Amino acid sequence: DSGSVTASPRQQDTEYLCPVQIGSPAQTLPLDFDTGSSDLWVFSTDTPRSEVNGQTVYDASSSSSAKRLSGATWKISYGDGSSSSGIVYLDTVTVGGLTVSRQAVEAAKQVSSSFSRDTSSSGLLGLAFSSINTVSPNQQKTFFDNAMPHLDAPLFTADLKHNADGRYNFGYIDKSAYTGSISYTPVDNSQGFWGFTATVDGTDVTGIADTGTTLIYLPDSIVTSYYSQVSGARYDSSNAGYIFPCGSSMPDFSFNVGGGGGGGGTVTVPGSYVNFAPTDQTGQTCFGGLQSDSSIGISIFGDIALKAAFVVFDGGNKQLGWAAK
Ligand SMILES: CSC[C@H](NC(=O)[C@H](Cc1ccccc1)NC(=O)N1CCOCC1)C(=O)N[C@@H](CC1CCCCC1)[C@@H](O)C(=O)OC(C)C
Repeated sequence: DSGSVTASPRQQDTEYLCPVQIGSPAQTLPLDFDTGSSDLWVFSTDTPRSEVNGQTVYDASSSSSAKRLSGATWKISYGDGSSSSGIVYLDTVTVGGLTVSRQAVEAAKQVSSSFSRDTSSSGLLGLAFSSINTVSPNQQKTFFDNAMPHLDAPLFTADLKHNADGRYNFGYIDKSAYTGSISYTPVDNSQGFWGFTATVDGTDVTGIADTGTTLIYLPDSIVTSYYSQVSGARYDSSNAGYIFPCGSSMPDFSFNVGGGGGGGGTVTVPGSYVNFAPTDQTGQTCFGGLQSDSSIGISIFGDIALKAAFVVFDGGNKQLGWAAK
């Protein structure tokens, strides 16, 4: 089996949403595919009306294939402090034509304010490792883990784009989606994430590939040295990040993956991607797409990096492949 689904950017590439079919008859919800977490959760008819702000909701009672997973609950919090919790159903889930018949669909009974405010997203589809799924007392598997045994190849690929629709494919590598060769590097999933090591200016950086994180968060030394090349760039505590004049021409940002004997491959993030967005309506000052990881505790190669590459999340061989495009 295989699947292929469009990933549409929202709010200047802040997040990417994909249509997911749940239940019978199908209810289509736009979900944020997140390789930084492992719960598939949705706004639902169980979510308080006061917390629903136009989002499409999942109604288990109108799905003939939905079955309550009795006694099961979930509760998750994310790196940005947002959180949600609720109950669990098993139902049929289809992504880009790829169907999993008994997928744990986690219905929200509570969502934090940032989810209520994000009117375009109906929830998340976690694509990290199932070891960090939050369902209790019996942990549940991710959509990818459930699908993997049926896939033509035990992998999925992320092809996110800047201000344009991209794509997630499951079970195959689309050779027309990238240029040159794919450089592979081993994945450390000990924390449940797609952990890997890249080299930036000769310095090894261990981080995670996270489609659910908007920006790139790396060690201070790398970030400081990058912005030292941009006149007027400075760390601004009120914005909690590096800002610079919006007219600045930003240097490209490159990192090497799989740098073993074969020299590996280089991913180059165009400087224009590092000019993430204006900090206010005047458009004078802009916020950087590369920020320090010092307040996070983990380095994250988020969407700013991922949209500069074609990325293979290889669950069978526990490796990450990166190619230019
Ligand atoms: C430093 S980690 C921060 C990361 N969140 C983010 O990157 C959020 C994503 C978002 C998009 C749209 C609306 C609301 C939130 N964006 C964000 O904090 N931004 C502030 C800086 O400007 C860019 C936007 C995060 O928490 N990622 C989550 C998934 C994310 C999906 C969207 C809803 C909120 C949760 C997950 O990948 C995660 O926790 O990863 C861990 C491993 C850090």
